[in-house]
This record gives sequence, C-alpha cells and structure tokens, in this order.
Amino acid sequence: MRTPKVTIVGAAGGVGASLTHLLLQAREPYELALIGRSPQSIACLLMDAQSLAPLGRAPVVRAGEIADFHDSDVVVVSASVPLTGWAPRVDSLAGNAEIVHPYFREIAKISADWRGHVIVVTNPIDVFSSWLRRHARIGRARILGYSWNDSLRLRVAVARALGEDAADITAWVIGEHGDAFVPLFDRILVGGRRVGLSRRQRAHIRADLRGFYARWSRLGVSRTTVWTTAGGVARMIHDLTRGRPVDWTASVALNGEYGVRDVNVGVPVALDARGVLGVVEWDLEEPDRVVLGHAASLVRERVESLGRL
Ligand SMILES: NC(=O)c1ccc[n+]([C@@H]2O[C@H](COP(=O)([O-])OP(=O)(O)OC[C@H]3O[C@@H](n4cnc5c(N)ncnc54)[C@H](O)[C@@H]3O)[C@@H](O)[C@H]2O)c1
Repeated sequence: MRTPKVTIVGAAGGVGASLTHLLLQAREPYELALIGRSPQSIACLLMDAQSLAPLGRAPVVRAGEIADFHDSDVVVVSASVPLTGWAPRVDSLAGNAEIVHPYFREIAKISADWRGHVIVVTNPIDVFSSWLRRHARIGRARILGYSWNDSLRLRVAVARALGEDAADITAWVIGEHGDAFVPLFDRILVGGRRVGLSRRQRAHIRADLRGFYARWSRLGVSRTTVWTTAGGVARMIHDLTRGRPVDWTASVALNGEYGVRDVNVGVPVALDARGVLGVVEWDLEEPDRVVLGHAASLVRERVESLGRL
C-alpha cells in the first residue's frame, strides 16, 4: 500500500505541531507536507523532526505548498489567529476566514474525482466546512469538520458520573461545535451495554460540557486543547486511510438527513479506509432534533455572512 500523504496547514501551531509529532511517531508511516505562516516556522519543525530519526525511522517530512493538496490523501487545516482570552469560538470567524481563504480557494479547484479528504480544525468548524463545501467540486463527504473532542469530553464526564473507566464509555455529541451541541444521552454504552442516566446526571453533565470551553479560555493561556485535538485528528486520519469500518461524528454537509440541507453540522458518519461511507441516521429524541435544527440555522446564517469564497 502507498504511504498516505498528509498536508497540514498551520503545522507550526499547537494543534498542527502536535499532530505532526504524532504522525511522525505513528506505528504506520505517513508522508507529511507542512505549511505555516512563515518558512522559518516550518524549518524549525523539519530540523526537530530530523533529530527524531535515531529514535525510530527516518521521517518523511518536508515544507509543503498549496500544490501539495492535489495529491494528498488528507489535508488538515488548522491555521488560525491566536487565541486571546475568553471569547466564543465564533468570534474568530472573520479573522480565521481571512486566513483560510487562500487555502480554501485552492481546495475548491481540486477536481471532483479526488479521493482525498479535508479535515477542517480551524474554528468555527461547522461554518468553515460549510463555506468550503459550497464552493468545492469534491464530494460532500470529503470535507469534514473535526468535532470529536465534544464526544471525548462527554465520555470523560459520563465516566466520572458513573465511576467507570473513560475508555469503556461510548458516547456521542452531535450538532454544532459550539453552544448548540447535542449530547446523545440515550445512546451511552458502558463496556458495550446501554446505560441510562438520571435527569440530574444528565443536567450535571450537560452543564459540565457547556462550561468546558469557557473554563478553559478563562485560564487566559493562548493554548487550545492541542493533545486531545491532535490525538483525535490523528485517529481520524488513520481511520480514513487505513481503518476498518467504524462510527464517527464529524461536521459534514447534510442533504436532507436529520431534516437539514446544505450546511455542515456534527452528525454520526460511518467511515473506513475508503473514506466516509455515509451519514448514519439515528433516531433522535425530539428535543435533540430541535437543537440540531437550531444548530443548522445558526451555521447557515454565519456562512451566508461570509459571502463567496
Ligand atoms: N475543532 C476542534 O475541536 C478544535 C480544537 C482545538 C483547536 N481548534 C482550533 O484550531 C485552530 C488552531 O488552534 P491552535 O491551538 O493550533 O492555534 P495556534 O495559534 O497555536 O496555531 C495556529 C497556527 O496557524 C498559523 N497561521 C496563521 N496564519 C497562517 C497562514 N496564513 N498560513 C499558515 N499558517 C498560518 C499560526 O502561525 C500558528 O502557527 C484554532 O482555530 C482553534 O480554535 C479546534
């Protein structure tokens, strides 16, 4: 099998550098092309990577450019303005739109038969993945907003509430990667067995999740959850290039599924080494369906505010 090629935009940032490191150390190799705001920021990463060679295999990594998108298996976009103090993710919409714009324009030129995937990590992910999707020729399932951290946090919160090991919990959050998120409390599994939570436990966990980003931002440190994010994105890249069929959640463009059309919001998807196989339609409780619809409206409004790519 050909070594999968991954291009990372924003590679010198917290998420990008952490992801680069994980992919360089992964059991199965990747070919990496790294794009940063300055050549110097990428030169540092390359020098660092070369010195890793004695600890494992020689890294296959170089400075990338937008032409690399065309033959990549996965393009990750995590370039952004720096995080400064407490602000909702959507506040970085205008600044980040300027940053991702030239990259999205190039991705929009990629031909419809491209077999790769774009993973949008830059916030707000639902808006940006929708914006790109509206202008791209590649299939809708090839543009994924990364929102899995929400499900990982739900798993940790459920594990705490039940006194279980987080690795034994399966739990999903769909909807917006923001305030209009939808934790699916009726689908929680512990060790593969369905478990119900009391109303009080649900309320407590919901508040915990809702407050996570605010608590983090108020620490006043310009670092995002780079380990969780890089770990999740690395897993997604593995599953998209080498994985067996598995359920995921990601922000993908809906075409009537869940009553939503034409915007990306977080939903369950099935994917494997052939890529995203499709959106999985689970039965939702009515309040969850309402919040999902609200999330779609919010995203639609914000995409419209961005205009044409
Ligand atoms: N989807 C998620 O779950 C999730 C989780 C964590 C972070 N994020 C988002 O990911 C983004 C990156 O987070 P981070 O912690 O890596 O931030 P960071 O500030 O550490 O890194 C951003 C990087 O982008 C670079 N950059 C800026 N303009 C660029 C350009 N024009 N071309 C190439 N690179 C450019 C910066 O120089 C910097 O190295 C943010 O928008 C953040 O909110 C999303």
